[in-house]
Amino acid sequence: MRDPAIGHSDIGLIGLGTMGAMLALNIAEKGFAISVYNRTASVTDEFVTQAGDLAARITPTKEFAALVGSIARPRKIILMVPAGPVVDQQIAELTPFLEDGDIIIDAGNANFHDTERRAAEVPGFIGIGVSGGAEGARHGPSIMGGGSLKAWSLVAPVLEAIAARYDGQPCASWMGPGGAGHFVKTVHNGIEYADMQLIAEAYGVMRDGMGMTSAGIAPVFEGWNAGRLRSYLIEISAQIAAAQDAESGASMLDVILDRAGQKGTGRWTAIEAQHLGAPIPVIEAAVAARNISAKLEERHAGQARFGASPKALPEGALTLEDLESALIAGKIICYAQGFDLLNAASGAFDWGLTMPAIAEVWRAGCIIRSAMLDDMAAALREAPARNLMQAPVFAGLLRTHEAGLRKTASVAMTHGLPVPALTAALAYFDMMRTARGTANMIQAQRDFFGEHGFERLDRAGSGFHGDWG
Ligand SMILES: NC(=O)C1=CN([C@@H]2O[C@H](COP(=O)(O)OP(=O)(O)OC[C@H]3O[C@@H](n4cnc5c(N)ncnc54)[C@H](OP(=O)(O)O)[C@@H]3O)[C@@H](O)[C@H]2O)C=CC1
Ligand SMILES: O=C(CO)[C@H](O)[C@H](O)COP(=O)(O)O
Repeated sequence: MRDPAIGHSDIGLIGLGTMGAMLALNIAEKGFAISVYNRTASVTDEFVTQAGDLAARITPTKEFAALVGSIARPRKIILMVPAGPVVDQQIAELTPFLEDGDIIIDAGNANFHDTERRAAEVPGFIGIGVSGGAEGARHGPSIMGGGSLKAWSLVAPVLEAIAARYDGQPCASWMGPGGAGHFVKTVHNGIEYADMQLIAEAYGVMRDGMGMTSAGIAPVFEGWNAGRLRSYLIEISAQIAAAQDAESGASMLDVILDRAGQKGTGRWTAIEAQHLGAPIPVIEAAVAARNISAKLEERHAGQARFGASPKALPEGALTLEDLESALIAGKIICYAQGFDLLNAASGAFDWGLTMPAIAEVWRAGCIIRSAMLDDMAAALREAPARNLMQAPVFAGLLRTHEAGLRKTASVAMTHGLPVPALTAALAYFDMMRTARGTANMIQAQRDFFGEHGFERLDRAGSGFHGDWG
């Protein structure tokens, strides 16, 4: 261990929780000297004790003065604490010890509006999104940089060294100024919510519709993971389905309460999409599904009043191939919506987001990493602003798998199996291929009750009115 009074460390880190501890070990393992600080000092001691050989590159500190003093100038200090007021509080306590040119990096899941504000208020502040959970943080996360490019380039050598790699390329890139990095991470999480909900719906169809046990479902996910759906989330779903509760011996899934938690990033994605007028119904359905899952008492009351929906599917009504197709189509549609939102935000906030770079940074390390992301990166390189459903490779896949999505959605709905994300995907797909929609009725109604005016099919211009009598 080094003398904390001498500024030798390459970087500092505040917050040795699940993510911070793993990031710190990852940084030390890549050969960087790192100073660490945690609010609860005993956690710092325990962390260093458990760091093994890596402790030689770790300087534990118990005060901000010591932390700052132990880092080489210009100091780079990562914050890995809960999003919100804690970040502001840490910045306020830290800044008196800092000098011009020092950099604070908020690596938590901040709301990008907070990041924009902090970047404007605090010199040298940047916000970055980090994904991959504890395992990713330890062995290679995906990092979505944001804020001042100059500040990013000073911390990039460390972040690129610790990031996951895809084809030798680090999954760590600067996305854009201000809150761009945190916005991209937020949309990543929105897509994560949707991916997870789609998988949960497929699980529900297998469990309640097809009467399959968790042990029977595990190899199905495993099989899907060898095909088009290859992804981290399908891979862990197979492992989850196979897992047993050590206490009861029952399937792990069968002992977990069906009430989903959330920290807010999915909700922020939906809120920003509404502000930007970007349609992301699959992600919105996933957020709503978590909210509905939280209404445990009401759901029990609903079952008591209306009776449980029938759920069991007649033999042969749906195949596992149909379900796999539904997930493939649903996933493509969901990502098309996510990138549409990113394009809308990039334009609205003048960030100049590079769509293929976002897909590339998501190819490894992050929670939504999947085989499809490389094809998405290629499609976005060809046409960054094109809806992904229009890219030849995905248009082809949608043609192949549309029938499975339609069949799954309709059979599930008929038998009372809730599949809100799958049906949202199908409705979006159908609306997005309808040249003549039904909004003429909306326009007529708006004009009828509020004289809002409409456009006509047979002539140019706007502000036409109907003779509604
Ligand atoms: N867990 C995950 O999979 C991921 C999390 N993130 C984000 O990373 C950030 C950290 O998450 P995670 O590591 O899971 O969180 P943890 O709860 O595991 O750790 C939180 C850390 O913040 C410190 N902390 C909490 N409150 C305060 C406070 N009021 N003042 C000072 N320090 C405080 C804790 O210190 P103490 O020991 O004293 O409590 C601890 O070091 C969050 O923004 C989260 O959203 C991002 C990607 C993935
Ligand atoms: O950022 C993450 C993964 O990418 C975190 O695990 C985050 O906590 C997940 O969101 P939520 O807790 O709302 O499910």
